[in-house]
Amino acid sequence: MDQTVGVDQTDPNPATQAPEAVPMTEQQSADLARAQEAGWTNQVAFDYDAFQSMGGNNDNWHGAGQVYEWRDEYGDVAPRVPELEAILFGGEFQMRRGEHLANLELQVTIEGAMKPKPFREFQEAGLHPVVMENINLAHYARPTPIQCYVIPAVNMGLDVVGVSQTGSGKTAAYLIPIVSKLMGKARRVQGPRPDINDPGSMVRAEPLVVIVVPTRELAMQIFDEARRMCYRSMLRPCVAYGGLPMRITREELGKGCDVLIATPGRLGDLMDKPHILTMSRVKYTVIDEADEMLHSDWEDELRKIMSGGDTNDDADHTFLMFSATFPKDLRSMAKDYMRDDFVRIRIGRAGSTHKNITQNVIEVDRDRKRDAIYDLLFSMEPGRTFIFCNSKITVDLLDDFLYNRGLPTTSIHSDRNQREREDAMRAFRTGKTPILIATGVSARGWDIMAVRHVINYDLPSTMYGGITEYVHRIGRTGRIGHRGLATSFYDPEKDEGLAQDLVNVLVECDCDVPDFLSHLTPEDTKNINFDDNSEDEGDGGASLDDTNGHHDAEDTGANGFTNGINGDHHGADASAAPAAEEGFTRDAGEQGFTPDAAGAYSAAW
Ligand SMILES: Nc1ncnc2c1ncn2[C@@H]1O[C@H](COP(=O)(O)OP(=O)(O)OP(=O)(O)O)[C@@H](O)[C@H]1O
Repeated sequence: MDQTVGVDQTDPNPATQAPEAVPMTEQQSADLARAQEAGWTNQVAFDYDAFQSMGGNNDNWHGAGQVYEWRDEYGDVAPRVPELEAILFGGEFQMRRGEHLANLELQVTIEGAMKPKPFREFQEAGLHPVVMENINLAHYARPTPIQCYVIPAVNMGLDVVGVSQTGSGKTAAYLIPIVSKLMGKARRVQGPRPDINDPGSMVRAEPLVVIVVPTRELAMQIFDEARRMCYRSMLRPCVAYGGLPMRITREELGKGCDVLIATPGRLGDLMDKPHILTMSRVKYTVIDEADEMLHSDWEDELRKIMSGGDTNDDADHTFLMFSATFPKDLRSMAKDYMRDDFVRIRIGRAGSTHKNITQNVIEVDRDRKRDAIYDLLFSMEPGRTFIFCNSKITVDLLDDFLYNRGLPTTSIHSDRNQREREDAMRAFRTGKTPILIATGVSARGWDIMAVRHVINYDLPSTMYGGITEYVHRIGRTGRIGHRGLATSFYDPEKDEGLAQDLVNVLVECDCDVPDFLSHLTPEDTKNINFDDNSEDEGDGGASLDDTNGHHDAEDTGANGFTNGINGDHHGADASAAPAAEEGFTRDAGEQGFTPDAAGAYSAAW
């Protein structure tokens, strides 16, 4: 790829300094001038040869990121480390909540024999004081709705399936209570550490928590949240993902590991090396972006992680699964692995998005897309922009095209080596290259501050995940109370299959339906029939997903969790319902969670 235009000479990274600048054509100079006049930043040139040849320098690998290192002489209160604090809680890493939290969907559906008692403030949750301090450092003033329910559920020792919209704080929902519970007994349960008198010594990793995620970038991001929540504690987080040199993984694990975040492939490899890792002491297994894990040919690895190898099979092993969507396969996996009394917590309709994202759909023929996106990027104020394509080749071609027209782009997909992926992510996160072009899967779950605009250059057809994928993609903007914009190019020749689902989501979020799709607007816009892949739940699990959109009150509100639980050998039995419902209603009222007219529950921030 020719990316030598506009080299940023101040960049210290050898891989992002072009070898030799090729003279620009007149057209290129004019394009570059236009982009800069419009306010786009300087371009950063990526020299992929340099990327290929660079070895592993520990400082540059995200997986070797600094964590708080506990020392035995600390006693009960560990000192603060201002430099590390600045890295973990300041600047580029830390998103702050936005002004528009009230627009997030807050209807809550809880199912299970035992209902967690929700709380409204972190102070009420009985958290370890060090975790409370870390929450304050992270500026989490109040828990998000999913956190209000998941934290008490974990405190009760329940297995949990948590479904809530993109950018609603699911990661902290499980990390906070797990870390807090373990901190109380860290001195007793902490894994082995190297001998400080023998500088080269390494230990076998014996994690207490394993968090499995589908992509490398997501693993790094969750590692960052774990570094924050484990700050000033005895618990040492580590991350292991494909592409990170095994030497570095080995070194980091060898320093001791209590919380391990991993992609399934790398975790499977490590499980085959019992001198490096044992899963025999794991107390919490978390599967994040669980629906994507099921789609992605990882079934064997997942089964091995859940109950294979030397995985701790004891009853004290808690399983948690999270996603913004909750398809049928995932439900059956939950039933296979979770305890009978697992609790299902859903905020809003599974697979829904929210009103903080303005969604536009524009009809664009395939051969006009490149010009259309170029014009679109100039039609608004420059800002961090995520562009999604369906194939790697389209990502490469579009990156090339926009870069050569003077725009500060970078790109990511699964054929890039890890060095390239980490650098692209860092460049986008820091705003150095504010336009990132990606395939959908590679950007799953990314949480990046101030993403103003998501563009679906290609809409995800059914082959590429359909409406579920669409919801995940646009969820890269409008996170945690911020507003965002999503623009999708609709190709009339290819996207017809998605049209009805797309219109339903637009209507649900009060977004404009374009004229060319208006004939698909449902007659009863308050009662849209979402196809949520739930029809085969013969044993009644269908109540996990409402088939009536917002009107899940009819399914779940009247008695809390009606059809679906009876006779389900893993779920609560019918007799558990009244008691649980009663408790939940009372608790909910006490805590300020009030049933609406139909009996479903709403949580206010
Ligand atoms: N209580 C809180 N108050 C303010 N910000 C929070 C709170 N909890 C989490 N956050 C921030 O919200 C952002 C989104 O959180 P997170 O990535 O966990 O969302 P998510 O629900 O997992 O999204 P997705 O489904 O897209 O992966 C993060 O930047 C996180 O630091």
